[in-house]
Amino acid sequence: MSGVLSIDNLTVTVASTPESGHRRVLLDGVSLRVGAGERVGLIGESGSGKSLLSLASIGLLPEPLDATGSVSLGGRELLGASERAWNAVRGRDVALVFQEPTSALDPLMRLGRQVAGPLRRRRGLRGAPLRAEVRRVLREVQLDDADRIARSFPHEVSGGQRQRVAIAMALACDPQLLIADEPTTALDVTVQKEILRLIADVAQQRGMSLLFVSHDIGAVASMASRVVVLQHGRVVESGPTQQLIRQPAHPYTQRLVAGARALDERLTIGAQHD
Ligand SMILES: Nc1ncnc2c1ncn2[C@@H]1O[C@H](COP(=O)(O)OP(=O)(O)OP(=O)(O)O)[C@@H](O)[C@H]1O
Repeated sequence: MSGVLSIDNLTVTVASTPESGHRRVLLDGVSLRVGAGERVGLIGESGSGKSLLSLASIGLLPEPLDATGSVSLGGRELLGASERAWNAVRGRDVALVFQEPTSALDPLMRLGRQVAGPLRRRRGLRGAPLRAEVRRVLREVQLDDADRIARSFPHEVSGGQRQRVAIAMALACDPQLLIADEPTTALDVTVQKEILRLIADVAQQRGMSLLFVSHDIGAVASMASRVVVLQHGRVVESGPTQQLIRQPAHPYTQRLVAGARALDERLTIGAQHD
């Protein structure tokens, strides 16, 4: 089965220095599959290569990096494909939500126009049907005050509302797969929970596949039915979420789980003393 996203033996390297000829390995033979409607979590500490894997999955690896192996979406091989080939699949086969919503938004453009952009370009909507669809996608991400949000500039709404708009833009062309790369790191804890809930609900309602990328094993456990663990650019373990949390096999996963349990215990004890 090829899956919605199939990554096989992906290796990404970068020249250590222009003169030496030596190359640093950033991703080392990584394989990962996301099936139709499946929710997969990708976990690893900072620098383990999570963002590179997200970027490779949407054709946005920066220039100086060299990639070998295979990245295929809906059965089409895309590693090393032209910008034109990637443009044909971005938004529809795969869409990405980043950590920092401001990076996805133009600070000088009203939010409604930004959401309208992909709907106009990709779905050819114009006039009243376009405006109605902008309102519908803003409501789908639970922005009830859709008309006010559409008229606002990014700095006129809250961080959580900005991330909801970025999610609305990612959803606008009805992607098969949403990659959410640390989508809540920049937000307050209560808003984080709401955004996670929103992403999970939307994925469920649409039957959309999800690759949820995080350094937080608790967040991954709440979002994904299967988890892939990355360390130093390598997959060290993968399996069903519950099994991986109950019986982590690799020492790195054991440390992650033990760390999350210790934190949970401290919080529980803290709460008892309140
Ligand atoms: N353009 C680049 N040129 C050289 N090295 C890079 C480049 N982008 C990333 N790296 C290196 O690749 C490794 C993996 O980076 P990546 O951003 O994927 O990690 P990450 O797991 O997403 O970390 P974080 O959670 O902090 O975002 C790091 O050592 C990083 O320094």
